[in-house]
Amino acid sequence: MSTLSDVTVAVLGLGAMGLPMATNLVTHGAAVRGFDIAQPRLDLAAAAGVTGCGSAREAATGADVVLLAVRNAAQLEDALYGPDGVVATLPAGATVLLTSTVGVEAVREVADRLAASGHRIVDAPISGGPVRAGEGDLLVTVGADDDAWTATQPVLDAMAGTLVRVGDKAGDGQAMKTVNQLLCGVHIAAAGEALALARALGLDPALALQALMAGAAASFMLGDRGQRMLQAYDEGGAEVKSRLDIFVKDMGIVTTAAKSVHLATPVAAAAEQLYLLGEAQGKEAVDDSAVITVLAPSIAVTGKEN
Ligand SMILES: NC(=O)c1ccc[n+]([C@@H]2O[C@H](COP(=O)([O-])OP(=O)(O)OC[C@H]3O[C@@H](n4cnc5c(N)ncnc54)[C@H](O)[C@@H]3O)[C@@H](O)[C@H]2O)c1
Repeated sequence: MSTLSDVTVAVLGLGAMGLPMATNLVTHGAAVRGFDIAQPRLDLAAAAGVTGCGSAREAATGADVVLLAVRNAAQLEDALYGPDGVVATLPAGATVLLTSTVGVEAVREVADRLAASGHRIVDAPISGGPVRAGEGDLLVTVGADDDAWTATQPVLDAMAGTLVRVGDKAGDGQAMKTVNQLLCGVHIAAAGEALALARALGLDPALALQALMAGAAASFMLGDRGQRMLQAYDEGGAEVKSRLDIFVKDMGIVTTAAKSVHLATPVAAAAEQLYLLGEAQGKEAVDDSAVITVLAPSIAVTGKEN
């Protein structure tokens, strides 16, 4: 397998990340077959040139690589081993390319089961958000043995602006992503606090954001989520680019991993509480920029679910 045009990719999960990743692979010349349990996501994928399928197993038929972009470990279990789970019909030698963030232990467990059924796995969590996913400009941190790495390299190259093989086994990519998410989760929470404070002090939040982005306080998350937090003030919420409960999941992965090695992560733990509060307020499916509304409840969020 040398070029992307030789590869058939099944994408399971056409959500905020899966859809732009699938679209980007089509643009790069891959044959892409997609499935999502939500029909509206399948319709969007078909409009983007992805061959829509009626089931996960149908999508995976004849695929060299099965790219999973489901949200969490429960969805991963369902996609691989549920009633329509693909492993039962996947030819031996096919490779599962897991882009979801599920944590080290969950991936190691799946890797053992896939090895027993004769399948390869590439642990390849992603970072960068939906826009960069559509541009093939993600950070992809990979844990994979040589065979699995080689089998998926054309796909990984098309997905990534930066591709880092951090280790040779499944779980290594998730360990790196856990560290990445500690920073992302804290940075979003800090951006929410800062912009809520700016407004409470009587500053124009848009002007404050512009000023902050020009100085030492700037971060990717302040720029990206900051704009969407302003929409919380002005428009009652932003389009969902990353559901709030994704950071409930991810900060849970971070703090659990830290506990397992007896490391205190007080800043991450504080940020985790903010996402948990948002979830408790019924904001689990709105954009994570809504954390600002947890801190400043006077801001109404109507919620725009994908
Ligand atoms: N959104 C982001 O900015 C972002 C960035 C980096 C990484 N991630 C990670 O990428 C993964 C996907 O995130 P997302 O934001 O796209 O989530 P999402 O909830 O938008 O998408 C998940 C999709 O999977 C579908 N699905 C669930 N079970 C399925 C099954 N059995 N078969 C087929 N489809 C199924 C859902 O209907 C949904 O459309 C998560 O693990 C997340 O942590 C997200």
